[in-house]
Amino acid sequence: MSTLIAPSILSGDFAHLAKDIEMLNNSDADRIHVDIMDGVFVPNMSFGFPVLKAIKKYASKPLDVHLMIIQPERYISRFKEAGADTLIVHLEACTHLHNTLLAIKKAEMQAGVAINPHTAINNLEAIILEIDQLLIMSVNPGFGGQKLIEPTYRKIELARNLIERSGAKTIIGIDGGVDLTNAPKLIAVGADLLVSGSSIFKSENPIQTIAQLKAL
Ligand SMILES: O=C(CO)[C@H](O)[C@H](O)COP(=O)(O)O
Ligand SMILES: [Co+2]
Repeated sequence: MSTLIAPSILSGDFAHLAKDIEMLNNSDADRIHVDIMDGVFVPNMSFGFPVLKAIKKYASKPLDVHLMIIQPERYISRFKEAGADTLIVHLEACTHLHNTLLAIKKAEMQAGVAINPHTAINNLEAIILEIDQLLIMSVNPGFGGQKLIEPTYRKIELARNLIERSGAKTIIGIDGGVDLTNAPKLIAVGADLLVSGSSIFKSENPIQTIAQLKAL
């Protein structure tokens, strides 16, 4: 299977979102990654339901909604209504992660779990079979445009090993600081999906950058 590419709209032009979504619709992107921040779980805010609904209206690709919010279980049905196809919650934000993942699936979305840089892969042993997308954060969440941290590569290897041992169907996504220089190594050690914001939107030709990532 070729690597899945999920550009992060966080690095788009919020005054012209329709234009950026149209560009992604016409690109090799497989999904659109949408970052929701509450100013509590992370020291930043992005946007909420009305903007997500507007993105859904224009997007022809599935939306992976990355929730950087506390107690995400409060809003599962609202995110479904607003257009999420995959709902990604942070392990660190969920007291009852198993329940939350079952509720996401019951709401007919794919269930994703994101883990912060400090969270070890062995925390996932008991839950991996319920995870459709494991999103390994390669930066501390909250902001685009940061540098990927090196321990990420080892975590991908450990996650790949856990998935194979357990027989899970989980895909491994990497989020933060992904670009054309580090993507080959991320793929080589086991990444299935790459999220990329600034390296795509700040490039001279975003469509071409997406195509180059997809071709790796
Ligand atoms: O979740 C995120 C930030 O918390 C973003 O998805 C991520 O940072 C993507 O942006 P970039 O590729 O610029 O790092
Ligand atoms: Co994200």
